[in-house]
Amino acid sequence: MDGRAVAPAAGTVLNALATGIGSAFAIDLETTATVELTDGDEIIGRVDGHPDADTTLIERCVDLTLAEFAASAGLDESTVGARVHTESDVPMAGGLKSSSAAANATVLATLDALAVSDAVDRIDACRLGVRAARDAGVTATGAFDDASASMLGGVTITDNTSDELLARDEPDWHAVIYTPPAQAYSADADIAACERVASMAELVEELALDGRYGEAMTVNGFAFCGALEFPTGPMIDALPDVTGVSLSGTGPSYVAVGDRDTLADVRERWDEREGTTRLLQTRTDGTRIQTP
Ligand SMILES: Nc1ncnc2c1ncn2[C@@H]1O[C@H](COP(=O)(O)OP(=O)(O)OP(=O)(O)O)[C@@H](O)[C@H]1O
Ligand SMILES: O=C(O)C1=C[C@@H](O)[C@@H](O)[C@H](O)C1
Repeated sequence: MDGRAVAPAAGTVLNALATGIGSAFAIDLETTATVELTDGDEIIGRVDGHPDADTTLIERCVDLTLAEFAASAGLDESTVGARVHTESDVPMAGGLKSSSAAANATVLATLDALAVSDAVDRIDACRLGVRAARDAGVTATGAFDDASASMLGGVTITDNTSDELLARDEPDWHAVIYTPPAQAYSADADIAACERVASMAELVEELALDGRYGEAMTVNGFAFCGALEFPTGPMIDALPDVTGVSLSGTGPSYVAVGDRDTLADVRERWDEREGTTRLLQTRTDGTRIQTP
């Protein structure tokens, strides 16, 4: 039995590392996970194109999903193993929530392989991926903000201390992304420095809950560039034309939102910097099963 699912990446409105409250929105860059159930109890992961990548996260996602749902599929969990692999357009540790997309796609692909995906709420599937991310040590808060945006689409605002969804919305935006040639693993982020900008994060939370996502993002960007010691130059390149611009996640990528023509101009400015730029649609749908 095989299962396959596709999950979008996400950009940041509010980084949760300061207060535990976070907000993110889905973007049109995808990770696909394929899960093949096998006899025996071994779970073996592979990341296409990255033979040395850490596969703990996706293996743990399969493991937790089998533990929770194998019985309802009429299987004995102790005799089911799996091969899982991901293919992704999302740069790893780039600030674009590669880990959340990989976790969501893997949990849903496993549910698909078990033929029980219709019986499981998407938000509960998302919480399973967040548990796996905590177990795998790839996140500081669990990153339910990023994971819920990727699972449900649109913008989500969450409390990552209780994995509670506070709000969800579907603003009409495009996004432009700038990814410098570097990686920044969330697990290595300076949490103490982020906690020092908590009063700014509280302001960002208020703006976001008021639907003022663009201003929220921009305040977030200045606060977390400061805390995590990323340059603000890419934000200045985008202001004042865009609706909002921020460092995404724990960096190194930056994301700006607004109308497509304005973002195309910002992309030209960002193209002068070293790294990769992408002009993308935002996504109001989230993670989905991919039927062959
Ligand atoms: N395509 C993938 N397949 C399997 N595992 C992945 C994949 N992408 C990311 N991961 C896992 O997630 C880890 C990177 O997580 P990290 O949170 O640092 O990056 P990110 O999610 O891109 O960053 P941010 O949270 O700042 O957006 C990798 O070490 C790997 O374990
Ligand atoms: O590891 C984490 O808990 C997080 C990492 C970043 O993506 C943040 O943007 C997110 O809010 C939380």
